Amino acid sequence: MNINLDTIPKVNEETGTLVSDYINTLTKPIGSLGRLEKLAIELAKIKGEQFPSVTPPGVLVFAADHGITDEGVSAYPKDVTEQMVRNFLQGGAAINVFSREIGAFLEIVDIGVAKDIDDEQLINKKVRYGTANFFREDAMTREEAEKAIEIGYEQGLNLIDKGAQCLILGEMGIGNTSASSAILAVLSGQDVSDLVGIGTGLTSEGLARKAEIIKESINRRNPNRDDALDCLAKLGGLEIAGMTGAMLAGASRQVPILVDGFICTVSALLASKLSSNANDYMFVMHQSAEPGHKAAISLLGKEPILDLNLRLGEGTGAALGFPIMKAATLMLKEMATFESAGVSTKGE
Ligand SMILES: O=C(O)c1ccc[n+]([C@@H]2O[C@H](COP(=O)([O-])O)[C@@H](O)[C@H]2O)c1
Ligand SMILES: Cc1cc2nc[nH]c2cc1C
Repeated sequence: MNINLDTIPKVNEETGTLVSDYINTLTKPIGSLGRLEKLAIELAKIKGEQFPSVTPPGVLVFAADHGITDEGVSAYPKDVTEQMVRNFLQGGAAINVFSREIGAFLEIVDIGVAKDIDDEQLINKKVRYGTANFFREDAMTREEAEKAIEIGYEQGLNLIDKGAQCLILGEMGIGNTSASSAILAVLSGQDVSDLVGIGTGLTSEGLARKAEIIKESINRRNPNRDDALDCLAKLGGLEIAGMTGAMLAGASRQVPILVDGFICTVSALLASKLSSNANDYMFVMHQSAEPGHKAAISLLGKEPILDLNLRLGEGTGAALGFPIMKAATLMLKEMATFESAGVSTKGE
């Protein structure tokens, strides 16, 4: 792969200690801003700055199709991937609304949609017209998986060069909860039945069938759990790989990575497998309703920030959590200290 993973630095522990001490001088009882204080310390460690900033945020949505939809594993038809990309470009999807609200740059990347979409706002980086059906054959070649990661990396760097101070990753791909559940089952060693969920809204019969298809596919593909690229190539998908690459770009530039739901967290697991240092740059912004998300988050070693019962994707949960990250940075930058405000630190 054409990415030098050795350039991803460790986070700055010294800045963390400095900021932790500084937070205790701010005009509030020690520890009273709870998790917000921990987030501020983590952001400072990532950026190596006492007063880190996360504005403006950049949102990158990767879209791609999945051949596994031929097995009837989604409640919606495959065509919805392309139709939703058009909706993103017209500004009408949930991620458009939330991106506008938080003042984010929003970019949409076609990394493998099954149809051509001619629109100058769309970043056309199609690796192939959707993955192959991994029940019958490998989703893609190892070279294609590598290429998709490299594209994600390049798009992540581009958005950072345009000024994004944090990266919100999102995806659109009918069928991608099947690919994600399969990858997670392999990486975690857990039973597929404990991880699969309804995705876009399968019936209980549909869900049982999805679990069987995924189990059998894993047996047939037999991916190597110690080889992230092998898992990606055999099970898919292109947008999962794209998000992994963008996360590696964020970490290489000391930019915080705001992880969205189930699919995005699986990308984060793959990025962490490729670079253990990258893990420290990630925040899981919400707990998705997809049941496997809990296992994915715990394997990543994180705690989700919001729990709103979302199961949309697109980066929506991460965008909704962004104001909390911003508040953590403003707490550092704008709160008075006991000394500057003339407030007593001890009662009588
Ligand atoms: O982000 C999540 O946790 C999430 C959970 C369930 C579904 N989704 C979205 O729904 C699509 C995948 O669902 P499915 O049922 O087609 O596999 C894909 O476009 C995702 O963005 C997303
Ligand atoms: C309509 C629709 C919008 C989505 N956004 C992300 N995944 C989605 C799946 C569907 C079906």
